[in-house]
Amino acid sequence: MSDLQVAPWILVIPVKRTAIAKSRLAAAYPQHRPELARAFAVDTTAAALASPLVRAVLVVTDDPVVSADITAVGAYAVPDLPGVGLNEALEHGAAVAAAEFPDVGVAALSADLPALRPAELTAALKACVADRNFVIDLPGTGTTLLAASPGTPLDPRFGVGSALAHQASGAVPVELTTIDSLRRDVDTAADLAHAVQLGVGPRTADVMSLVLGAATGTEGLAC
Ligand SMILES: Nc1nc2c(ncn2[C@@H]2O[C@H](COP(=O)(O)OP(=O)(O)OP(=O)(O)O)[C@@H](O)[C@H]2O)c(=O)[nH]1
Ligand SMILES: C=C(OP(=O)(O)O)C(=O)O
Repeated sequence: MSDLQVAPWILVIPVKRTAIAKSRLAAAYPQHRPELARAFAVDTTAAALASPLVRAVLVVTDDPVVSADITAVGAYAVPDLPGVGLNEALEHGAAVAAAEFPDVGVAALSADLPALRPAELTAALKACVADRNFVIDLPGTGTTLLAASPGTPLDPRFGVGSALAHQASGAVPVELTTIDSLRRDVDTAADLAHAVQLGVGPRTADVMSLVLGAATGTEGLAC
């Protein structure tokens, strides 16, 4: 394969331990919240790996079950650094990615994108032509993707109000209007309902079937 055919992006996906992740889903999904968090991460990872512009996906997580699941779909797992938070996890993943795959861009992708379509991720990555670009989430205040060209530090500023923080740091927003599946991060039950409308990946769909079964008393039955 010539260099020109090598996919130009490594994606770094951070996944919090699912025992404590997605706390804003706890009220609506008390029994299935950890499984949902895990399913979102696996569906996001699988969709990312299906983009022809993605050379590899590196998941930063301390969750052994997530590590096993994402390794099974073809991603690499890297443990979190102890005692630090999301942006430090991303810096760590970006450093591992840059050391392992020199000369490719590194992009951080949120793990809570269960409706992600590979074609929409591909379109967004194609539009990442500045040194640093980012994709604003559907609520308009957060970030779902932050991409840095080869040799440019990722400088992640995820957290509350991250869209403004990324813009203030010089990153350029991707202005495409056709990438809702990449912008639909799931924090709340209403977000999840919208993701289901868009069409979620198979792992999330399976958990949603269990949720529905539990609600109607048919969990575990064949029909
Ligand atoms: N590796 C790692 N990932 C993290 C950490 N904190 C958050 N994340 C991930 O970063 C992404 C965005 O975080 P949030 O949307 O706030 O997810 P969350 O913290 O599980 O959700 P809430 O409990 O509702 O705030 C998700 O993919 C999380 O799994 C961390 O300390 N380490
Ligand atoms: C951490 C973030 O996610 P959320 O707003 O979904 O918590 C972010 O958008 O930077």
